[in-house]
Amino acid sequence: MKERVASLLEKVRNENPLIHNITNVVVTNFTANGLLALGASPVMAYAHEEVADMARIAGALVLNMGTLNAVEVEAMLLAGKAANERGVPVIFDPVGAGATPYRTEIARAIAGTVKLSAIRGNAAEIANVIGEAWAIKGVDSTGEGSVVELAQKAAKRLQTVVVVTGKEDVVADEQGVFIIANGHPLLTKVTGTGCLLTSVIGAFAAVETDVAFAAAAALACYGVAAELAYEQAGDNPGSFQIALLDALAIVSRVHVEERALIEGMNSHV
Ligand SMILES: Nc1ncnc2c1ncn2[C@@H]1O[C@H](COP(=O)(O)OP(=O)(O)O)[C@@H](O)[C@H]1O
Ligand SMILES: Cc1ncsc1CCOP(=O)(O)O
Ligand SMILES: [Mg+2]
Repeated sequence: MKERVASLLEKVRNENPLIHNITNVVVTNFTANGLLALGASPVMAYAHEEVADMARIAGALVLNMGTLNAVEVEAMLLAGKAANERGVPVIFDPVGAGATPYRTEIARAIAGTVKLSAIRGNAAEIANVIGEAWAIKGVDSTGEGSVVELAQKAAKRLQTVVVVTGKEDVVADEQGVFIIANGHPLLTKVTGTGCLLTSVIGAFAAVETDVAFAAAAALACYGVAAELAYEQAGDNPGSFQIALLDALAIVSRVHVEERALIEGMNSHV
């Protein structure tokens, strides 16, 4: 499994997929730099006049509702429709779903309208999209519960690959589950690390049709990069943010094969 993960990382770098992001104002620059460091090609495009054209030529479309407004939501729906028509994978990050009724309503509307290849959020966001109670404070998950059960339930309900992140990350679809235990707690002290991760999943999904495996591989590579970044930066959030970009550029087959903590269950063995 680790060899397959490492090969997919190399495939991302070799193919340099174009990733169309409609994302939030907090993380835009960090997301573009993270994708570039990894070896993908980011573009941010929001105008209603061009989003469909951009989505059609992308390797993946990433929809992130972190600082949503009505104009941007319409852009996401237009881009999502075009991506669906062309078979371009769409990855959705329902940032802050559950924090306000508007966010919850829009997250459910996007998940119900656009055919998603995957949805990625923290436990509270995913729970709130499917109408389960789970505490959220702004964009951060504060509740507790079984993340594997939540991911499986959401995969069934939403009929897509579900990625729930936290201390351990879970990927679920109707075929089974992956659990990935890489990463570092400092990721929670830098804003945008979840959003960048969603775009990194987009980069992996652009070059691999098995979206559950693509997501699991992205999580493992990202988590290993975070571990390398911590070794470089120590407990300094500012330095860690920069070190994470550097680590995304250098994380290699050898790092992945030595460090990836990825486990597959059911048919994902
Ligand atoms: N306690 C933790 N220990 C290690 N890694 C973590 C921890 N919490 C979150 N992460 C990692 O941080 C990244 C962002 O996840 P998360 O914080 O759940 O998303 P978001 O920022 O959208 O709330 C993921 O790579 C996840 O694995
Ligand atoms: C702080 C904040 N507020 C709206 S979007 C955003 C960024 C959230 O980023 P992440 O979910 O990756 O922590
Ligand atoms: Mg988030």
